[in-house]
Amino acid sequence: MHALLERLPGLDGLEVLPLELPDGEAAKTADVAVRAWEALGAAGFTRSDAVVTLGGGATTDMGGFVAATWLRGVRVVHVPTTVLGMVDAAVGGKTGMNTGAGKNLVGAFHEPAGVLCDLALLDTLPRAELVSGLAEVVKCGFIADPSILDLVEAEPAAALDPASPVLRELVERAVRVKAEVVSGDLRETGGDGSGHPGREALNYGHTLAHAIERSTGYAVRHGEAVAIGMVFVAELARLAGRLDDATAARHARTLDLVGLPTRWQGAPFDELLALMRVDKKSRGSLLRFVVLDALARPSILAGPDEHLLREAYAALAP
Ligand SMILES: NC(=O)c1ccc[n+]([C@@H]2O[C@H](COP(=O)([O-])OP(=O)(O)OC[C@H]3O[C@@H](n4cnc5c(N)ncnc54)[C@H](O)[C@@H]3O)[C@@H](O)[C@H]2O)c1
Ligand SMILES: O=C(O)C(=O)C[C@@H](O)[C@H](O)[C@H](O)COP(=O)(O)O
Ligand SMILES: [Zn+2]
Repeated sequence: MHALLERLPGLDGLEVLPLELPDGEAAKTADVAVRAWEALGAAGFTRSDAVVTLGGGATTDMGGFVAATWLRGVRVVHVPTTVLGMVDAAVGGKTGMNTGAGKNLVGAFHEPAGVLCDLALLDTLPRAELVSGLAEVVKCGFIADPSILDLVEAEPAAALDPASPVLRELVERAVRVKAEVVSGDLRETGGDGSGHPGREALNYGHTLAHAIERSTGYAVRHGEAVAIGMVFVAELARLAGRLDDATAARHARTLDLVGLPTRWQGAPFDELLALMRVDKKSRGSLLRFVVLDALARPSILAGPDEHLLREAYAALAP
């Protein structure tokens, strides 16, 4: 990775301070943030310097958080090396880390000065990580751009091939969805009164997903958990009379095509319910879910009956 960092355009003649983070979610802890701050302090890192992150979403989240907090904010440029990082984590300025209570509970909004997306970096990415990243792409299809779903359904193998124009188009379309949603509601303060939930729409499937990740000690990849979470919330919306049967069923069908998990019964529902209560969309004891009223029409379902939640969870059984 160091060699790659030194080859980045524009770094010639600049002093580079390499800082390695632990792999995956292990990067997103308070201890790692402290270590990074101490390293910046020792190197005399000032406001004319910039953080460059090089890695997947865990790296861009933590690197972005360190940049957001060091000297109350220095510039950050993200160079994502996973599909998930390219289409989601590096874009839009959410940064953060986990605590004992749950996923991403500490963080800051800190827009990157730039994002450099080079699909050639995906050549070494393990297939399971490519698959995981596609969950956020499919999410963008359901909440905003259904042509993403058509593309994935027509050519699922090409959707997983970094050399294919299909994956390139999917990445471009997903980034466009994210950038458009974020530019309307950078700090997730809410929709524009039209019923669209604003930035919260990007959290589609994430309420259960984050609970699953936490309950397994992050053994389930983020994208895998989001896939399960989307199937759950589609069924919840169907049971609540908000979403038609065909669109609800399309979730598992499309996600299955690219090898994402759509079934789950890994933890008792009561444990997941407790974990879902710390979700950032909650207001007091009121649980709030992003649901679809129709394809590409996201909205909020607040305080659904617990029996609906249990029924939707039971429907995930293998
Ligand atoms: N800030 C946001 O808006 C946002 C959005 C979505 C997800 N996220 C966060 O992103 C994280 C998930 O990101 P991820 O899926 O990229 O996981 P990750 O960062 O854990 O990377 C997955 C694995 O791929 C390896 N890897 C990365 N690039 C590689 C490459 N080019 N070749 C070979 N191996 C490579 C990593 O070392 C790691 O083992 C989660 O913590 C999630 O919460 C944040
Ligand atoms: O950018 C957003 O907003 C998102 O919700 C994108 C999600 O895919 C991403 O996983 C995000 O980190 C989740 O945010 P959180 O606020 O629920 O921690
Ligand atoms: Zn996500």
